[in-house]
Amino acid sequence: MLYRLKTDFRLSIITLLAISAILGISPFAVMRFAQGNMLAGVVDLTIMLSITAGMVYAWVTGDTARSGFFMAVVACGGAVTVGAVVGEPGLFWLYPCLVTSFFLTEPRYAIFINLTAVVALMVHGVAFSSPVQMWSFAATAVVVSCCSYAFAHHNENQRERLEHLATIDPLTGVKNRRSMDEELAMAIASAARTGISYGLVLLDIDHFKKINDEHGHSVGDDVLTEMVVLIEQNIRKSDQLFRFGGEEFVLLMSGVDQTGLRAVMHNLQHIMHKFLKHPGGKVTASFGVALLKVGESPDDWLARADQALYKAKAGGRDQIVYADELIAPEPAAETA
Ligand SMILES: Nc1nc2c(ncn2[C@@H]2O[C@H](COP(=O)(O)OP(=O)(O)OP(=O)(O)O)[C@@H](O)[C@H]2O)c(=O)[nH]1
Repeated sequence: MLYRLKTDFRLSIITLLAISAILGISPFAVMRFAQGNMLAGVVDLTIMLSITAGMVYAWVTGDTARSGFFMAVVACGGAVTVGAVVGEPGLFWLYPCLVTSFFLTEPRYAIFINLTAVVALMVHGVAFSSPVQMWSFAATAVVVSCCSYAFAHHNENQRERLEHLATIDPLTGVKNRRSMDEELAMAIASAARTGISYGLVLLDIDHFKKINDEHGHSVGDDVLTEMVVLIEQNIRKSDQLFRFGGEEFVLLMSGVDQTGLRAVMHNLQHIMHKFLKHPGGKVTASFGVALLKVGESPDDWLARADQALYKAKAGGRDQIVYADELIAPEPAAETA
């Protein structure tokens, strides 16, 4: 639960808004029922229940886009209704709602919701004691909305930049191991749901240490980036390449069978033989290949590809080994 709050910003805002709304509105709801103002009490109760329902929906379905939009509408709509029912004190409720709209839903929706709420209150007019107060309210509501938009926009940009830094390998530009873990889990879920087959290739450059030692680290870096460009030019858009660590990469392919996988691997090896070079000569790589098995975990899948890669290295390098070929044949039945 804490992990979801930490990693999902919109879910945390939804939860914060719901808890604040319940804590902030419930004393007023009690007071209004106690004073016999049933309409205002029912409005408060409806807002609290709707916001709680929005939060529960977000937690259960993970669909924070829809519940965020719903909660922005409920919060601003609720504030307008309170303003219309109880008058001037209701105006104050709209300010926090104008701010949170930008964190709950997309900016274009938030602008529309905020503008509608402000105009609705002005048209209704009951909440204002004078035209000056009404226009002061309109001006301050616009200032608050503009500042909130700027802050939310800046915050979103920063979040996207951080997410990019956390998931991309800075040298080669491909996704890193952290992203790979998520994509493998998603591939397994998709295979179980749709029956699409997935192939995984563990690729390790041969004698890379020697390239670094003899020609320098920057030449080694160039080999890594050139290899990534070469591979990406020769795989499908739906295939994904990850840097597993050092000179080891993982290629995840969707919609491939044994025959297709062999054709792709043969082509990749051929392309690398032809085009991947360093100042001392050819650069080769070893490949361990495994098709996803039904019910397999990411770790088991990777482990099979790793065993195949180990065999490719042990067999002299510059080889492709398929995990299925590592399964020992059934011993022949003994004859009496
Ligand atoms: N230039 C460069 N070198 C790296 C990078 N990351 C890891 N390395 C180097 O990659 C080398 C990997 O060496 P080893 O694990 O011995 O593998 P190898 O020399 O390729 O040997 P085999 O895999 O057995 O063929 C190490 O020297 C690392 O320092 C990187 O980002 N850039």
